Amino acid sequence: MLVVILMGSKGDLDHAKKIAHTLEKFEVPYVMRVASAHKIPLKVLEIIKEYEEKDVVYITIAGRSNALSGFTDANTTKPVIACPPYSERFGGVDIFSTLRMPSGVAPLTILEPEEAALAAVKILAMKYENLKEKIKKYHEEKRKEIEKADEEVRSNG
Ligand SMILES: Nc1cncn1[C@@H]1O[C@H](COP(=O)(O)O)[C@@H](O)[C@H]1O
Repeated sequence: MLVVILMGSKGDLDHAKKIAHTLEKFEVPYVMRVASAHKIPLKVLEIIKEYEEKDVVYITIAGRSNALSGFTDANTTKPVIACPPYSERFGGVDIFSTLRMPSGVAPLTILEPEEAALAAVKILAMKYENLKEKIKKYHEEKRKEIEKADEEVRSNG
């Protein structure tokens, strides 16, 4: 199994690292790659070919005009999760290039890096049973965080 974190520019690396951090918590192997669908599309195709025989989930990161997620999805049988970097410029309109896709093109969109990684782990857990226990543990930790917050807020009230 492998998660391919594919980013459009090295400038997306900080966002990619947040995804990688969560994958590390689940001990899911990942690789980070850079290729722009606008500027070097043949390289994107080469990268896809490299992983086609593996159990791969792609997480694509492209800012501004996101062609990468749709382009990747249209050229692989593997699931693609689009996780574009945050941008408030121009009223946040960049996001629409991730949300609107042509017919027959279906990358999923998850905006937060931690949750994009979690979704990839869940997809892989369909085949890799050991990940199920890790997901349950993760959920339990989240519940405990809320219980702790409730205790703290209540005692301070
Ligand atoms: N959409 C796109 C196509 N090629 C690069 N990008 C994205 O545009 C932003 C700026 O890229 P660059 O560093 O190449 O100017 C980055 O978020 C990158 O993913």
